[in-house]
Parts: sequence; C-alpha cells; structure tokens
Amino acid sequence: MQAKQDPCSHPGLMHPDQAIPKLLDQVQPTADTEVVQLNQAMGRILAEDLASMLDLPPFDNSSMDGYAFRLADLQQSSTLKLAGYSFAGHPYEGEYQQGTCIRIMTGAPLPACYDTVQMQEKTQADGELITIEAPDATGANVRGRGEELKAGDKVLVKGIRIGAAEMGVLATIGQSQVRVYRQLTVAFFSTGDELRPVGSDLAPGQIYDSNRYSILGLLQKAGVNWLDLGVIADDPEAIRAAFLEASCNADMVLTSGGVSVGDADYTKQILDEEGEITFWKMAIKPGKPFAFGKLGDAVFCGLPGNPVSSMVTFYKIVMPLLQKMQGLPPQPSLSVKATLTSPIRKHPGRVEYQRAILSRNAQGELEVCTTGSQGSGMLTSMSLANSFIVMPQMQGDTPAGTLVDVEPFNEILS
Ligand SMILES: Nc1nc2c(c(=O)[nH]1)N[C@H]1C(S)=C(S)[C@@H](COP(=O)(O)OP(=O)(O)OC[C@H]3O[C@@H](n4cnc5c(N)ncnc54)[C@H](O)[C@@H]3O)O[C@H]1N2
Ligand code: MOO
Repeated sequence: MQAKQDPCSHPGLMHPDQAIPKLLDQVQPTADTEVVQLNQAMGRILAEDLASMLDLPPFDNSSMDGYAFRLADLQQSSTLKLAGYSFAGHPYEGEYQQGTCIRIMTGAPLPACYDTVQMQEKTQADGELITIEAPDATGANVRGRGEELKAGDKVLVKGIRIGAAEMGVLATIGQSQVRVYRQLTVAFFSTGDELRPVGSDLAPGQIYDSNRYSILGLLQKAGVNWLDLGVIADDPEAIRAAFLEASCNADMVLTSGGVSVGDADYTKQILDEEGEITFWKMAIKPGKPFAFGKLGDAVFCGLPGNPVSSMVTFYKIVMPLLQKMQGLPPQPSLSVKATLTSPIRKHPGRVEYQRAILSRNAQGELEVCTTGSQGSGMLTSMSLANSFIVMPQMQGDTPAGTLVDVEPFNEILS
C-alpha cells in the first residue's frame, strides 16, 4: 500500500536543497566597511586579511620558572654559578659568562648566548650554586622567537566572525583597531490580531507574541541590529505603512505570520503590491509558506507565524542569507548518522526537521529520539531539543532502529 501523502504538500514545491541556493543567489554581501576599536570588535565580520606585524613570540623566552644556561656548560659540571635574573618585562642585561646560569621566570626573555632552560623542580640551589639536571636537548623549555608566526605571515582572513580567540589574536599582533563590515539592520514586525505583548492580560482568543522573542534571540545571535516595529494588526494599510517604514531603514525586512492562505493573511498580498515576491512556499516542514522577495533596496523574508515554523525557517533560510549579506562565507551545517530509538510518523511530501535529542548510549554509539509531539505551534519541542532529525522528502513512517541524518544545533540555536 502507498504511504498517505502530506496533506500540506503539493506537486511542484521546491526541495530546500534546491530552493535555498536560489535565494542565496538573490542577495549580495555588503560592500560597506568601517574601522572599529578592538574592544568593539567582538562578533563583527573581518573585512580585510590581516598579517602579523611582529614575530610571535617576539623574542626567545622561557616556558618555565627555572634557570637558563648553555647546555654545553653542563657537560663540564652539573653545578653552575648564578649570574643574574631575567623576569618577565625585566630582561637580564649582563654578558654571558661560561659556567653560569640565570634565574629565569616564565615569559622572561632568554638572555643572549644562553640556549636552554631547566624547570626549577629539576634543580637544587645552594646559595649562588645551582645544581641542574641536564635536559635532553638544547633549547629545552625555550619558546623560540617567531616559532608561532613570522612578521608578515597571514593570521586572520577576511570574512571570519571575530570571536573571543580572534580578539586575543588581534591584540597579540598589536592591532588596536580593525576593519569590519558594516553591521546590518533587520526590521522585524509580527502580524496577527490575536497577539498581545507579554506583560499584558489576555482576552479570550488572544495569545502572547512569542515569535518576537525567539526571533529577537536569533537576530542577536546573528550579530545584526534589530529594528523593532512591534505587532501590526491584520489590517492591509497598517501592514503597508510598516513595510514602507521598514524598507527605508533596514537591509532586511523580516515578518512573522500572514504568509499562508487565510482570509487575514495580508503580508504576502501587500508585499506583492509594494515590492516583489520572488519565491513562496517550499517542501519543508515546518515552514512551508516561507516567502522571499524585495522591497525597495531591502530583502524581504516572510516567516510563517507558527512558532516552530518561524524558528526553523529562520535557522535554515534567513540565517544563511544574513551570513552572506554580512560578508561571511557559506557555513556548512554538520550532519551525523544516529540510530532512531523511537519510531517516527511522517507523510511523504516535505523534508522534515523533527526536533530531537541526540546522545551517546552506554556503548558510545550515537542515538536519537524526537522530543515528542511535533506540532509546528509547540515551541517546547525546540527548547527540549539539541538537534534536528532531517527526514528526506519522500520518506514515510520510519521504525525505531533506522539510521537517520541528524544535524546538531550550532551556536545559533544553542
Ligand atoms: N488552508 C491552509 N491553511 C494553512 C496552510 C495551508 O497550506 N492551507 N498552511 C499551514 C502552515 S504549513 C503554516 S506554517 C501556517 C502559516 O500561516 P501564517 O504564516 O499565515 O501564520 P498565521 O496564520 O498568522 O499564524 C499561524 C499560527 O501561528 C500563531 N502565531 C502567529 N504569529 C505568532 C507570534 N508572533 N507569536 C506566537 N504565535 C504566533 C497564530 O496564532 C497561529 O496559530 O498556516 C497553516 N495554515
Ligand atoms: O509548514 Mo507549517 O509550518 O507545517 O505548520
């Protein structure tokens, strides 16, 4: 018997693997850049390749608290005479004398002509006479000038997002300012007469506007400015006015709700009049009625109103669009195979992103189960999950024990 088709699917809906690259072709990376102080650079996208201005480390130095000496001197005697001190920031400035050693601290410059360091624990001090256990090789416990990087070596490449490690690397190479791409602005509004702001009372038939907050969270993770246009009533003129304001002030106009076929679903209709819808509906669950287009110079993305649909379409479609517009290269998603521990119910027709918990069993093998009911209004299915099970478009019901594709959430969703 043939599996029953997904009632929400219909022939001609494009597979996300085909549709998303087509949408990506319709947006361009910003060309605008600005210079920011290093302490403002976290999360920004680097707009230039950067080479080190210095050797790293900039001078030979000790990796241990101990004594510096010439290894050859230890062949004459294992006891050397203390000739001076080298502290981090206060190098030894005397000359090398045969048969001597220098008290040296971690990070302190290795004095010229001394070639090796022994850690304190492998030495014995008797006044100024230091007995040293010979290390295996010349250069032991020495971090050589330029061993990490030579001046002129490329350190960071254009198009990376500056994270905590990059902040440190930039400081290490002496970069007090950095050129980054302009931060994009995304204008957001939700539509729906049933929506009320959190903190207010609910009348019968009303619900809280939760998408505003889940989408705000995602936009913050995306590293863009957020222009909040609030909740717009299901009124064509109010939606039109919001679109016009948004398109004048933002690189992307993002909306939630009103993209399906209901009597009050005006978002798509008004956008058709004021701008251009170039794409509507793909074979994805949840999120089929996702809409895409242009509004003036801004890109338009219409997220379906169902709370899980809006998050999934943001993650799978809007996020890669924003990444490209920000100047980031494509960020491939990680996929692993895991064994289903409970059956999955699915109609053939759309690729499904089932919210799931990925873990390792006692044998160390990857296992996965769904978070339970998968209704696209059930936002707790997202908050319980750490991954998506990605079910192929024409797959039907799937028994426990099947090996399935799983995409662990990346930093955007965690
Ligand atoms: N006859 C059909 N009906 C529907 C279809 C279809 O193909 N034919 N598609 C369904 C699918 S799939 C989806 S997804 C939804 C999307 O509809 P809209 O984008 O028009 O969204 P709304 O109708 O405005 O809302 C849907 C649902 O989500 C709730 N919602 C909306 N906004 C918010 C918000 N900001 N915070 C929390 N919850 C929100 C809203 O109350 C509705 O329950 O259409 C199906 N229908
Ligand atoms: O595409 Mo919808 O998100 O299934 O409810």
